[in-house]
Amino acid sequence: MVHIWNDPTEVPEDFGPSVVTIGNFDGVHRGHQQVLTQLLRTAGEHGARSVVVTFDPHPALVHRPGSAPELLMGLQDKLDALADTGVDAVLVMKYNLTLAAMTPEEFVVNVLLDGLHAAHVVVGHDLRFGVGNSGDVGTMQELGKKLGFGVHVVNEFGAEGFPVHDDGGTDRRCSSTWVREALAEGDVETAAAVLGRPHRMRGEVVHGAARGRALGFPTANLDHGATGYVPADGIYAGWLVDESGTRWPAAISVGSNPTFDGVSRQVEAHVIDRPEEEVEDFNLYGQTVVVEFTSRLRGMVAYRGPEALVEQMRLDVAQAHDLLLDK
Ligand SMILES: Cc1cc2nc3c(=O)[nH]c(=O)nc-3n(C[C@H](O)[C@H](O)[C@H](O)COP(=O)(O)O)c2cc1C
Ligand SMILES: Nc1ncnc2c1ncn2[C@@H]1O[C@H](COP(=O)(O)OP(=O)(O)O)[C@@H](O)[C@H]1O
Repeated sequence: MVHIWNDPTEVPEDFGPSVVTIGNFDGVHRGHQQVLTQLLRTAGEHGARSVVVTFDPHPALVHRPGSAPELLMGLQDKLDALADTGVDAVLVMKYNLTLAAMTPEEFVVNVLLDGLHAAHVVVGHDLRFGVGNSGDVGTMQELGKKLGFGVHVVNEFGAEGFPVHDDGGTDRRCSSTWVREALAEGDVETAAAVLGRPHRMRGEVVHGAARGRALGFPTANLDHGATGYVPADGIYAGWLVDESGTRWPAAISVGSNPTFDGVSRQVEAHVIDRPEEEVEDFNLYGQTVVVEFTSRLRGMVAYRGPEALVEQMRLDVAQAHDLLLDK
């Protein structure tokens, strides 16, 4: 089991020696995964423990609250994705102006050495850390020499062989920005290729306009505090994972439901292939669920009325079924 700490004081005295990496890891995409693989390799070579130091909230939200990018994932999904890589521990540092004011050396001494007993540090080539982002890979290497720890730098990870953008480029480096751009276009397939897994949102199932059942397509609506980047408006095939961990195939709708003059943007998932007579027994309200986006089906359309919408929804569900279940 992975250890999750929220402060260096929670790290047991006898923990270590460790190999540590630092970063925001928004998305835990394939580039991040390269760094994490190296972290585990270095830890294995030295019989040391592997630790990820990450920050919450995301530094951009503290420094540029008005213009920070929408995050790809909430903290829970980040911790899950980090745990999936097999690291021994994650230290989630509370990010605030006090932490931001630490010099690179203070950060290394207080957090990595005194807190985590780091013997090695594994970092991406574009590392920036310490007050005003003043530290980089060179700074880390100098501190390593001075204070006696090893530094391993991981190079860019491209996406050769991946299905990518229509500009034909196949060598774009994996990045959170790329995933955001793909999702903003509804291209959840490219997002999944860069992430190494489907994009997901997580939220509580709340009451919607109570129209779904009447239409014959009840939907679990995510609350407005749901985490995870909201992909472009449209209809998707994917999965709903309930609180018990059961994965249900789903047709997912993102948008303001213009057929009904809706105004607020909803993310809602209709679990497909459920027997109609069991609708009353299938209750997701109040549960915190995950919605995974695997394929885009079409854009959001303002239909003239519910009949035309229902006709299209039947086709969407059949298409989702074929994509998700007919292998
Ligand atoms: C597969 C699927 C496709 C949908 N497509 C559209 C659409 O094209 N246009 C639209 O206005 N609403 C669309 N919706 C959203 C419905 O309008 C919405 O689910 C319905 O009004 C029920 O809303 P409620 O959950 O708030 O009761 C779609 C929903 C699903 C599940
Ligand atoms: N196949 C299904 N997919 C999604 N939710 C379902 C399904 N069957 C029953 N439900 C339940 O019905 C609720 C949705 O009913 P609906 O009439 O769409 O109301 P609301 O407007 O509150 O979304 C869901 O939150 C869930 O508890």
